[in-house]
This record gives sequence, C-alpha cells and structure tokens, in this order.
Amino acid sequence: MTADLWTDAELERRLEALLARRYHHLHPFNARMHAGQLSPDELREWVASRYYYQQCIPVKDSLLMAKLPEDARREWLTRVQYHDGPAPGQGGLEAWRALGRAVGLGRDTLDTHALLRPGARFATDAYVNFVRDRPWFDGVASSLTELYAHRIMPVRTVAFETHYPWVEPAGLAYFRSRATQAGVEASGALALLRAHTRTHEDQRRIVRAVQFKCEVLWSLLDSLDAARPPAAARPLTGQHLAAEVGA
Ligand SMILES: O=C(O)c1cc(C(=O)O)c2c(n1)C(=O)C(=O)c1cc(C(=O)O)[nH]c1-2
Repeated sequence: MTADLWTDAELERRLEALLARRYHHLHPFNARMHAGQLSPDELREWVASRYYYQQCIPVKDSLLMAKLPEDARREWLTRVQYHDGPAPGQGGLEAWRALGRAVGLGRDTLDTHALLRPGARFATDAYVNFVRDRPWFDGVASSLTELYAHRIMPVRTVAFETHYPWVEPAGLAYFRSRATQAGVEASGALALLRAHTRTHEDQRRIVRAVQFKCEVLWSLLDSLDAARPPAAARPLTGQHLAAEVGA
C-alpha cells in the first residue's frame, strides 16, 4: 500500500460524482423515456437495442471469469447464472424477452436484431472487447456503473406504469429485479477491487474504467436519439443487413 491512496470513502465519492455527471440517466433519450415522450416505435427500438446489450452481458462476464482469481470467479459465476437462468425460459435475459413481448416485440424480432441500431451494436461490442482485452481488474471496474443503475430502476418502473399504460405490466419484472441485483453486484465488485488495490494508479484505473463504461452507455443511447430521417435514409437494422446478404 502507498501513502497517497484515496480512502475507500474518497474513491466512492469520486465515482459517485462521476456517475452523477455522466451516467446515462442524464442522456436526452433516457430523459424523454422517463418523461413519457417516446413513441411506441421509439420504445420498441430501445428494448430491441438493449436486448443486444443484455445478450452480451453474460458473454463479457464469461470472458472476464476466465481471468479472475478463484474466489472471485465463484462469485462472478452468479452473474452469468442470473442472466442465463437455471433453465430455458428463466433468468434475466428471459425477463428482457418478456419486456419485449410487453411492448409488442416477438422473440424472432429480438433474436434477428431486426431493430438493433448499428451504434448500439458498436457500443456494446466495445464493452465486450474492453473486458476481453484488458486485465480483469479493469473489467471488474467497468461494471461499477451499476452503483447507479439500481437507483434508476424504480424511476423507470414508475415512468413506464405512468406514461406507457399500453405496455403489459408483466414486462416490468426485469426492472424490479435489477433494483436489488445491481446494488448487490456493485458492492461485490467494489469489495473485490479494494482487496486487490495496491497503488494510487490502481484507483485511477477504476475511475478510468467507469469513465469508459459511461461512454458505452451514452453512445448506445446516442444511436437511438439520432434525428429521425425518412425511412429510406434511416440507419441500417439487422433486417436490412440480413436481406443484403441474402439471408
Ligand atoms: O438499464 C440500465 O440502466 C442498466 C444499466 C447497466 C449498467 O450500468 O451497466 C446494466 C443494466 N441495466 C443491466 O440490466 C445489466 O444486467 C447490467 C450488467 C452490467 C455490467 O456492467 O456487468 N451493467 C448492467
């Protein structure tokens, strides 16, 4: 340990301050969603684009697990199990499919990425690549946006109930589940990082990883918030791409 280390409280204060300024709850698209200003199609595109993010989370966690120390690996496995569930038809990803059904999107539309915005794919892939290519310490740190995620879930749930009554209530279960799960995950990640922090530079790496992750989440919403051009000029979706390669 070196004398110039921030205390735990100071590190958390810095992360809080960063997230309060840069987390995606402040993004104009999220603000419009929570204010009830999204059209049904915009809401569907968000659900479809975020589905790709949800699919990739257990993939990045599996890549991360391969690098973790033994105790941490056992702990991190629960994240993969949370999303994949103990059996088909269960788990977090299935809960997101239920959200898809609740907004009128079938599994086929989600799985073919027909409505996935290219920018949302690039942002998500950047997160997976970051975790794959960097040391596990940075990968774990990049999950710390979850320090804030659990706080916006209750806000989002109420926003959906209030402003989008056409969305089947059963579809909101995922948000409710994350309201507790994200906090548990963030505390576990922080504890693991603290146990392996030796230098001030380690602490700065944590902050930089959270900065990066804020940009991932921000970019994902940028892709959805782009000006809405006429259909012919709209960004390519999975459906267009599949048609072009003759699938
Ligand atoms: O809807 C959201 O605002 C939101 C944000 C985040 C986040 O902060 O990365 C995650 C999730 N949801 C989520 O559902 C989820 O499973 C998740 C996993 C992770 C991660 O970095 O490992 N973040 C998030």
